[in-house]
Amino acid sequence: MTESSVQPALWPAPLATGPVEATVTVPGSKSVTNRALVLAALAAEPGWLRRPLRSRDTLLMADALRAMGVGIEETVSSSSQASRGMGDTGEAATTGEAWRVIPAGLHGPADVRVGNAGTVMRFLPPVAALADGPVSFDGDPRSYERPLGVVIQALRALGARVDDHGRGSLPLTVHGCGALEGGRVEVDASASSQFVSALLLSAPRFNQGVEVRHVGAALPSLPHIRMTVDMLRAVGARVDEPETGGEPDVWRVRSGALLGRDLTIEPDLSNAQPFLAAALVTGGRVTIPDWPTRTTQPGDALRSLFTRMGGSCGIVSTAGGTALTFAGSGRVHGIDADLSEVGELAPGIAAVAALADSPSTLRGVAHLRLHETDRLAALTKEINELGGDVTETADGLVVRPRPLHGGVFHTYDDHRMATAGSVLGLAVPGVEIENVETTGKTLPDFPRMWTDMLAGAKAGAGA
Ligand SMILES: O=C(O)C1=C[C@@H](OP(=O)(O)O)[C@@H](O)[C@H](O)C1
Ligand SMILES: C=C(OP(=O)(O)O)C(=O)O
Repeated sequence: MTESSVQPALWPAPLATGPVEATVTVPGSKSVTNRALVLAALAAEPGWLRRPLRSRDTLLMADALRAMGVGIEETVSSSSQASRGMGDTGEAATTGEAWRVIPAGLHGPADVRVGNAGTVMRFLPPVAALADGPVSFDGDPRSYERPLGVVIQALRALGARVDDHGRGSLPLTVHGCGALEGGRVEVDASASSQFVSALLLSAPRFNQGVEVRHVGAALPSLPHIRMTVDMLRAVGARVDEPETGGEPDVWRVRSGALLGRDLTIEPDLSNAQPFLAAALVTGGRVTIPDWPTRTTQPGDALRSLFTRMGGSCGIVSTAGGTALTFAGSGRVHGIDADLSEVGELAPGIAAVAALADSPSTLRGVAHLRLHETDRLAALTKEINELGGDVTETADGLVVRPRPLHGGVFHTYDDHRMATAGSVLGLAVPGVEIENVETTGKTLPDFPRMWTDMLAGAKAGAGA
């Protein structure tokens, strides 16, 4: 958590002038898009991703796979089949957008840029081990600090040669030799569920598949491991796992060919969070189209978490499918919650908690110290600098609401800090978000979506 020495532009977070009433179409899930890209790249036949998320993290994933020889064609609509280069940035996914993925032999030498994307830095080294030459990985300064040693050690145990200059982190080179033996491996994935997901996703292409045994403290973000298992099964992989009768903390993936799929990516439910929070803190009503009725995304837990904090919601049928409508009551309550399964929701919950009528205790999220920034330290510092009273605990935060005042909300290159600060800005005059563009990691269009949502706010009533 370091403040930038260069002073990026400040974005005046808009104040809500009344209860927000809006329908917000949220782009595709980062976690689903990046898993779908990896699985499509490893498949035995071409596949389609429809409505993929087009953001920094997913473009980095696509560019990395292309660097290793995978064909990824971006089409504006499936009927026109017009192709665009993957290097374009700054545009949100449109409903007609689709990516065609054409698997090929994976090649090195190749250079992979991971940015600060956990999914890219963890999911791709096992893919690179299948390439026929060296694949070098580098990224943002923060990526050097994010834990990766467990994946490196596991790959070595499974037969790969990885040169990490003895650091156990980025930058590194995976010396692919066209195949990986695979087999049994023990990992301590208490710092990130992505270690387990990374080893499972490529495992159908390992000669012996994989058996991953987690040893260590509790695993965070279990829904993301379920997502990995679900998506592997959907492309034909055979997976044994704890939740369907397997041994606790053990996952087995057999070796075998993967199918190419035509997959429509669900909206990113974690990115729906600030918009739902807007309904909660302004006593308004927000509808998110295409909310899935069955999903492994952790963001689905917002329905119960934000209901406990004072709102109410329902999934409704619409002409186009299903939608979630979430309504605030005009009151926001504190919450005592174990967020270990849904850590990526913690910044947004902390922001709402700072505006509540009673204290909150957020637990089970010590691993957030190793995310895009040290999120526990960053939230504490930034909310307190606006007059709040947040303290860090060993595994989370205690938030005691106090009247807040305006000021600069620093984001530390963390998209979820920027959206959390924007939620505070709805109710607190004069909040300025430093580097709101950092939302481009997973939600490039956030400032426009936010102002459009507020344009529908009913003027008059107090926020
Ligand atoms: O696999 C994934 O797509 C993710 C897993 C989680 O990581 P951690 O287990 O490191 O929290 C989550 O926080 C991250 O945003 C996305
Ligand atoms: C932790 C996150 O991302 P990453 O995939 O980089 O770990 C996040 O999006 O909240």
